[in-house]
Amino acid sequence: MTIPPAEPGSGADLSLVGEWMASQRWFANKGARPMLEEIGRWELSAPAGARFVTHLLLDHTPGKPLLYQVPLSYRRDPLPGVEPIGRVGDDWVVDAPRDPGYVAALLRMLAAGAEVAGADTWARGGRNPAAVPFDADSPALTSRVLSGEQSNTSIVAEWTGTGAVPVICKIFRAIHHGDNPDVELQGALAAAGSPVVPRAVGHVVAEWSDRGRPSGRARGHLAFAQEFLPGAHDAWRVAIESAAAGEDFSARARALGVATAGVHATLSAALDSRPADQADIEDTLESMARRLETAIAEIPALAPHRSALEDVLRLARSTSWPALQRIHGDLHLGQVLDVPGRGWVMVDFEGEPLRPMVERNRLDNPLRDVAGMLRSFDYVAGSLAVTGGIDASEWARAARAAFAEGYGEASGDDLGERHALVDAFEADKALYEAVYEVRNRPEWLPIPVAGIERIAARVRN
Ligand SMILES: Nc1ncnc2c1ncn2[C@@H]1O[C@H](COP(=O)(O)OP(=O)(O)O)[C@@H](O)[C@H]1O
Ligand SMILES: O=P(O)(O)O[C@H]1O[C@H](CO)[C@@H](O[C@H]2O[C@H](CO)[C@@H](O)[C@H](O)[C@H]2O)[C@H](O)[C@H]1O
Repeated sequence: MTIPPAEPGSGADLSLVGEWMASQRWFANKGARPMLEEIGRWELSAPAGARFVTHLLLDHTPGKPLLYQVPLSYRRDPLPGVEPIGRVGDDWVVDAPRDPGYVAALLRMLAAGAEVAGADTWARGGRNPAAVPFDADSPALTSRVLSGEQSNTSIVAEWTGTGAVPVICKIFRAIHHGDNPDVELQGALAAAGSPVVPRAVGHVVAEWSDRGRPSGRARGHLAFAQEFLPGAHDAWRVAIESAAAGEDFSARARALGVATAGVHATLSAALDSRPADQADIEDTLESMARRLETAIAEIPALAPHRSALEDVLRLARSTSWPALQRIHGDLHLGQVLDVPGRGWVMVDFEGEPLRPMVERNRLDNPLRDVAGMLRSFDYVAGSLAVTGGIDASEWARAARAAFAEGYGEASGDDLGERHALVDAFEADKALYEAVYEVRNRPEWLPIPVAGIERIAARVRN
């Protein structure tokens, strides 16, 4: 099924959209006013009085150009209960994921594997043949956007009263050339029957013009849909409540270590894996050294730790390195769900959103994920200290030890023997977090900074 090309004259009002984008959580260049150029657009079929136009908007802010996917719904009448972005001519402009009509049109495209030709671009839906069935035309379909701090926009589609399995569709906001690891890795894990990820439903892929590429074209994923797990609790909240209540979290942390090792084993068997050679080791250490410099440039308070952190990297060089493979890439408690009757389930295999896509698609060191989760237990204690004056440091110590033990036993990889390498990945993650916090939640900056200080102090002694 092919949907006809977009009509001319459906370009975005860039000053209206720019002002709105600047206030969105997914807008990466915080504090800047976007300098937008529309480089592509297409339109999904819409009912009378509505138009659903997806704009690909390149933000030219110097030094940090980034391409965004901005689906907008243009409505002749206001949408009840939805705050509009503004008006263009006679139309109300709405963030399309909040418009149930757009959600139905998107799911229809995905289910049919339909291709939409647009201005200098095309987009195509893809459906996983083994996916849960859904009916995008059903009058029982309702949709909502998930709230919360997110790098992308996730829409939950439910078929009220029908017993149909609900679907969650993530609209990637910053888009890049190349396969999105969220689609590729969760797809591979789901296909291998892993109980640790939700079933994959489908995706949207698109091609657009890109002056920076030799072919002048780029192609990448724009959306990913999977089964929505109702009643799932965010592991971050579960851990915060446990720590605040002073409960013993060891068994749960251990199970998370076992689940992480299981994901690594499945990814290594289903996708590529190879031993790390000297060039890989030097590459990783160089990228860590670059991150150290970037973090110090943005957060000068870290400068006194430069030489200790360089020592951490030196010690990591002489440790034995595990085989490289595909990994989660940004594993923390906020990416884990506690699902009733099923246990820990992992989502968001997109890698660190601040890292270039080519790096996120490379084979990587599984200890990056281990370090991410260790940092996250530390964050639980850190956030309780920052927000509630609660000392949960002993909770974090025990959770970290139990997680490492579970991971070590299930993977057969003794983390104790690789502690210098784990330290290097933890320091690297904490530096990433420091940059992330200074840009997004400056009041939380002391949490990763304290982690960095602790690792630096360990090598000084
Ligand atoms: N399959 C799912 N079932 C239930 N909730 C989910 C599912 N996938 C994601 N979520 C919820 O949506 C949140 C955001 O999803 P995530 O993939 O982490 O998006 P982002 O890339 O924007 O951070 C998660 O923290 C989780 O609470
Ligand atoms: O939006 P994403 O889920 O892709 O991840 C980004 O945001 C996270 C914050 O929500 C950030 O994680 C940091 O804070 C968490 C608590 O909110 C903590 O559990 C993590 O350990 C800590 O790294 C993540 O780094 C960032 O990529």
